[in-house]
Amino acid sequence: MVDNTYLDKIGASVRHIFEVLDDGIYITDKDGKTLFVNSMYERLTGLTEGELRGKDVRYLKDSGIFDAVLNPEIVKTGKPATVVQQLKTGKRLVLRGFPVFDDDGDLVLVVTLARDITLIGQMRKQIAQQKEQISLFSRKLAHLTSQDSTDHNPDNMFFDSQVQQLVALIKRIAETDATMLLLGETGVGKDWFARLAHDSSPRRDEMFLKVDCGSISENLIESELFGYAPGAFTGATSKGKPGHFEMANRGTVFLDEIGELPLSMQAKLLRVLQDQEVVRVGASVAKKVDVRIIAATNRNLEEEVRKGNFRSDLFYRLRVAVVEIPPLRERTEMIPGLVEHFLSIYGEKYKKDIICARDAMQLLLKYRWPGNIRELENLVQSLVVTLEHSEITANDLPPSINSRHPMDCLPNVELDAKDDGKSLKEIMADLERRVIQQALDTYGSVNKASEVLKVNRTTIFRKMKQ
Ligand SMILES: Nc1ncnc2c1ncn2[C@@H]1O[C@H](COP(=O)(O)OP(=O)(O)OP(=O)(O)O)[C@@H](O)[C@H]1O
Repeated sequence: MVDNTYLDKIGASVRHIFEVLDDGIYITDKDGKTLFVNSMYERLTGLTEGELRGKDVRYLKDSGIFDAVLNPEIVKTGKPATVVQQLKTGKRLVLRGFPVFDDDGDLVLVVTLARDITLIGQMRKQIAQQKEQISLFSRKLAHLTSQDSTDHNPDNMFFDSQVQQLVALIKRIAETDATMLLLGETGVGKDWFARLAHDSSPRRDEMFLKVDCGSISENLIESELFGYAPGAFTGATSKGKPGHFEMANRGTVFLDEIGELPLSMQAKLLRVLQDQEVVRVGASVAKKVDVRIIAATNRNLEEEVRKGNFRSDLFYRLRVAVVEIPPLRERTEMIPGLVEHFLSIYGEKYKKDIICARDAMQLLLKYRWPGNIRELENLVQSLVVTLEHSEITANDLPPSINSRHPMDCLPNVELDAKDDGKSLKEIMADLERRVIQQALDTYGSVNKASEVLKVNRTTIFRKMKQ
């Protein structure tokens, strides 16, 4: 089978040993001439001994049959060497070559063991993909468990006719896949409405991912939203990381406080909206994503566009379906119902039966509620927890709400002074009337109001008639 004197010396029994080995064997002389390959090598490569015998490995490399050979290096160094060889068939072999010396110490043969690592490579790839999946799922799980389940339970919500109208509007928009923009002050319920929109949409079984654009630091926001490619920066994991848009693929991304998004990120977000594509930090290729975007802000975005803080093209892209949620002070009719609602929820939770007295309710109706429903809810909860008696009275309310002096409840002068065409005198007269009215409402009599405001009763009548 082999016509070489060295191999003749090896003898037939050794050649049989080569045939039972799991590795492919490839033997060349010191000049690179192929002397022998075993059957396993033939099976691994699809090349036969007949085709290879007598051929120089350098020639086989030059003619493209091999992409790497070990022989010349081993002959040069006299040391074992290893290389990965990619065959034309797509197979990958790891080659480990060893020099063989004669009794005089001269290198006479190079024996190379070949092992198929295609499968290992494929398995590694599968393991990496599965790891990625597991990490995605664990992040989804962490996200889901971090959501306060009681927060958005419809049973915890109070529905009056206005809330119901908003719910109906949100549900109508939710059925379409349109981008939604929720406008309203802090605590009016934007978060809840965003969740409702997702739960009422065809994407309801997929992920709903809330991103608070205002609370992520500027240097992290890009990689959080868009992910990063392997080795994109020092400290980046070798596998890279998907961003929120990839994680929520097929679901909804809720961008809360979108007005806080830095300008550079606004451009990338525009690409998501326009082309449904994200480019990870450090990557050159874009990835397709299928996400519905709901954005919310308590800022006046038009104003921000005018000031150059918000891209106008993004603004127009976002305002496909705009829902404005009014502040609590503009829907005071819902305050008594909300107070009852929260008294019942927290009364049950803390095993207390508490009601709200008329004087306290009057004050709650007049208060401006800068923190809106959240502020009202927190107040009721804290009263239920702390009160020793079973009725909330004016005295139980914090000074910001229960101001004893009407001047403490001055209406918002800045806002009122915008009334076009009014002189300062007229604005001041309005203000005076409102302060007096405040005193009359709070104390319930002209006598008491005149005492507190240190004016006589006739002044009060005169000012109110003006
Ligand atoms: N109709 C309602 N009935 C009962 N609770 C409500 C209602 N609307 C809102 N809330 C409650 O008010 C609180 C604030 O709501 P939410 O977080 O949705 O407001 P937000 O507008 O998103 O505020 P921010 O802008 O600060 O994020 C929550 O605890 C929510 O459950």
